[in-house]
Amino acid sequence: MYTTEFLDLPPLVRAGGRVRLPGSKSISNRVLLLAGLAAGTTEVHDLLDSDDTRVMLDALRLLGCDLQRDGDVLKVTGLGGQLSRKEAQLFLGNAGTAMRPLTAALAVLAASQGGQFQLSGVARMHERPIGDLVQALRQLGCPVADLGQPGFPPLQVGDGGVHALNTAAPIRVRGDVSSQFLTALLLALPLVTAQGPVAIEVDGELISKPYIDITLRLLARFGIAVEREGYQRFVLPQGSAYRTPGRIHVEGDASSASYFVALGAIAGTDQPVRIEGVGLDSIQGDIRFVEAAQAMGAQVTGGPGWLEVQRGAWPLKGLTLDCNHIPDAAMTLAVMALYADGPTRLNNIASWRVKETDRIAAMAAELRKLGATVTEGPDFIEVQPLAGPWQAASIHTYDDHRMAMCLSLAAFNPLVAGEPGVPVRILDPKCVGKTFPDYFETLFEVVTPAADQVPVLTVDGPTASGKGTLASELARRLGFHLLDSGALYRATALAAQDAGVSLDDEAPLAELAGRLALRFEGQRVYLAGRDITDPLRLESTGGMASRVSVHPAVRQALHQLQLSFRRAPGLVADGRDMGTVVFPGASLKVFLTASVEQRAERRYKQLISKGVSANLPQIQSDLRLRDERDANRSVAPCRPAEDAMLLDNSAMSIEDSVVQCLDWWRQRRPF
Ligand SMILES: Nc1ncnc2c1ncn2[C@@H]1O[C@H](COP(=O)(O)OP(=O)(O)OP(=O)(O)O)[C@@H](O)[C@H]1O
Ligand SMILES: Nc1ccn([C@H]2C[C@H](O)[C@@H](COP(=O)(O)O)O2)c(=O)n1
Repeated sequence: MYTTEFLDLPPLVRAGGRVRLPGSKSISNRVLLLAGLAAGTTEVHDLLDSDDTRVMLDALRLLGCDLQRDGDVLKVTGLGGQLSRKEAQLFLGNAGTAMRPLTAALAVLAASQGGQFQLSGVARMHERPIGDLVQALRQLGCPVADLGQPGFPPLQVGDGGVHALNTAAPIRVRGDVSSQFLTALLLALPLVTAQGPVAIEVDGELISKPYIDITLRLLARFGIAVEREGYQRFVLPQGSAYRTPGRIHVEGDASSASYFVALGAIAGTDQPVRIEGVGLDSIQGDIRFVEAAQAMGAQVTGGPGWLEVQRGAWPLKGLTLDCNHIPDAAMTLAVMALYADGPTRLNNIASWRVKETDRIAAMAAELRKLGATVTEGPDFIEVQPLAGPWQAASIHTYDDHRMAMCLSLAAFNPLVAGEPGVPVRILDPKCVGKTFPDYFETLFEVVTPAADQVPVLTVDGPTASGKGTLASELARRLGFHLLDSGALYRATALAAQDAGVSLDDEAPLAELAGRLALRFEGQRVYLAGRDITDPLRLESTGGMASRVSVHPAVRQALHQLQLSFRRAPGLVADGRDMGTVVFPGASLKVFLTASVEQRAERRYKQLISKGVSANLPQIQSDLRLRDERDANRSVAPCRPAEDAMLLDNSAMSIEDSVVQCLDWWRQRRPF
């Protein structure tokens, strides 16, 4: 997951390949709660691992459920409907799928068995309504106290005493604000059916009905057969008891699939975008996003557990759609609308206003930043296709995973505006951790950036100036890939040593360099399967690399390999000729220097701290020799590019150098 302050997406032109989706959030949290309430052990396969499931797991653990990981399987041993702890404080982040059902289940358990629980979340959770559910629970006779603003979390359920519950009369709940209130009651009320059946009646038009279908199906898997009259009246039969199905599989998230369906529809593809984990047989309502995407022009085929998408009509076709049945996935249509031939109007989406953020307002604001004309109303949004040039925009994500994932699709703008397109900056990309922590990594695996549009930042300079330290920190903060080009010359020198090739023998050295079997795995480096991490960093290896690197044929042989490191979202490259030869078009070139005394001192300390014996005067003279050779060789000498920023860090801390370079970087970006 990218935990950077922002993530810059280069303009993208094509997509194709295979994507494996993480588990569905809605199914995961329902299954966890049901397994936690049931007796016995449930093996949960392919559970989503994300912020929202983590808070549910933490809550179940606090309540006394036993949770054991066994590879990809989670084994949940439930409470069997009996509280094992009578008091707990639960923090539920911004997970509506945890807050609402846990409120209902704990209210019912606390009232009938004596208990007291506090449920809270992040600030936004305390702005998301829960009053209709609270009212329904109070009708039943459950004590529920507002700990903040009435009608919103935080709440306290139960007061420690045992209360007789009024299960004879139907429980009335509003259905037109969030279907999660009804889901919460359906999941909780089997706990109080000992004396007779319990009925729930819905006031107003129920929204997001497909989510109720998921709830009913999962209840059935756990042995609860709900009787119902349409979506107005539901009856939990007398003596309902959760029975673990033993083993349950969580299918891929259909809402998450929408980004890749859209990707296939928008991007020109050599091969389709294949989505695995969810298919046309999905039990999730958001699978019907496929129909909306088809109506806009996508070509979609699919089967059980898979979908394949390619571009059909282009530009996409604008449409007007009632989105009540696909409230989450419908957000993706709002971004697809930018690529359409006419306006797109999404109706009946009032629930967007009470989600992770006010999604109607947020979507309108961010699409406008890209240059779109957007009209919004209490329960609709209308987006005009972009007429003028796209604007490079810094997208605010409002701590809303779907805002980040949807708006990433705006990076395909070269397809509309002609070459070369503009980048899109996603602020706080880690918000995708709510449902799809590896979303951006997955996206980068299947997209192709526009030619020469992946940004590069180069850091060149003499030995021990701190290039490697600076470059790796810059890469970390920007979420970019890192090329330590010196390591390639060092590895060539080690390969030559292994093969008994002289460091002066250009042709066989170039031959070795051209077929280096190098593998980088985190901090470790392997050459032909051998771990060379430690020998690679030896001073003697640096000296050999310096000799190897004077040969033009060796440099040529390593050129293509260095270029291959330039992958989305960007690259920080450190070496001697990154800005002058390998990436002459880099957006920012830094030439880092420090006095030879400082550099020798730093290298000395570096070696001593690693337990390697070192001699300061010797290091200084070796550095001078290396500087001399690297700066005066005939090809690609170590010199600043004409447009490089010079940074003498002799008297600067590492952090000061990083801040200075990030400042220069920001000035070069179009945001
Ligand atoms: N600005 C700085 N102030 C103090 N120490 C620094 C600074 N920058 C780097 N160092 C230290 O100097 C040592 C050498 O840095 P580093 O290995 O990054 O240099 P380099 O230029 O990549 O070297 P080489 O060319 O040999 O690969 C490290 O121990 C690092 O922590
Ligand atoms: N782009 C590069 C990178 C490195 N070299 C040579 C010259 C250096 O002395 C040697 C080792 O580099 P280091 O790991 O110390 O950065 O490799 C080069 O010529 N061009």
